Amino acid sequence: MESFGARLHRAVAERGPLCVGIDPHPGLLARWGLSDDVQGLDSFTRTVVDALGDRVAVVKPQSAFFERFGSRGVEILESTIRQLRDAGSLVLLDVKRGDIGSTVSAYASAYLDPSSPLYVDAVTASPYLGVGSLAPMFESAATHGGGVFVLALTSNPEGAAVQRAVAADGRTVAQTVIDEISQLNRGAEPLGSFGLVVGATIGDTGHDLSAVNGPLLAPGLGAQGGTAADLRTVFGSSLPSVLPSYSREVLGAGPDVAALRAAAERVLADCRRVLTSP
Ligand SMILES: O=c1ccn([C@@H]2O[C@H](COP(=O)(O)O)[C@@H](O)[C@H]2O)c(=O)[nH]1
Repeated sequence: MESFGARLHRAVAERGPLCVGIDPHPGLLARWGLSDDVQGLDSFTRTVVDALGDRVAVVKPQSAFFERFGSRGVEILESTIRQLRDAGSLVLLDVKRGDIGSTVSAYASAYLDPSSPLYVDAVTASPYLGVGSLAPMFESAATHGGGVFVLALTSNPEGAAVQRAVAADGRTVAQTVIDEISQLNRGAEPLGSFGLVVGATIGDTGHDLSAVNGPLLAPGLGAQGGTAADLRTVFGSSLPSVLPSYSREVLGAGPDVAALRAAAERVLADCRRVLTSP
């Protein structure tokens, strides 16, 4: 089984370093002329898949916007995952799960076991019950070629009070998360399967990402105010591992398929300029 890190490395080489989120906000549905119900959700997601599924390396459905419609929304999420996979993009489900280990096992079955209807290439996870509690997800990902992106330094301003608190050994909480994920990726080639989420909005925080050897998902670009130029400040010498992530900035160009593609191409070009220049 090829690892997620290897699959992501290839997808980025072929399609470029970009993740586009599917976040069907009620306001976006309205701007696209769609109803705020499951029909509107279905039409929105089909258009995004049609526009971007065959050209963007990673697509990141935001589970909350599907769950808010209950079981019929989750059904559309399942179908969206299948459509994205058929179109050839990697699917990262932004679901930010975390719990005690025995419950994390069930989340691992739900998202990282190929027999599940919600099986995806990778998920986001919250480490705030302890990174070790996520072990069942890490094990399942390793077994089935999946990936896990663990929250480290999130893009929202409220995150800093928790994530930058200093632990007993003098490291910040975020640095302990970064260090534990780095251990999981040691020796992996061409790239580890365990990623971190580090917001593009956080500035230079002095955290050491140099040993991560895994993907660094960077949300917060566009609608939250982060710019491609900010990536240099936040990531420094770790820029080659960054996977920039945009949702509303790209989705706002819809529903026209050509306009969605043009928006994705524009942000990819912006990011490439920063990620590839010395
Ligand atoms: O630190 C984080 C972690 C996750 N997110 C998620 O990314 C998208 C951002 O959407 P935009 O429209 O590009 O602002 C959204 O799904 C968040 O839940 C994040 O923003 N920051």
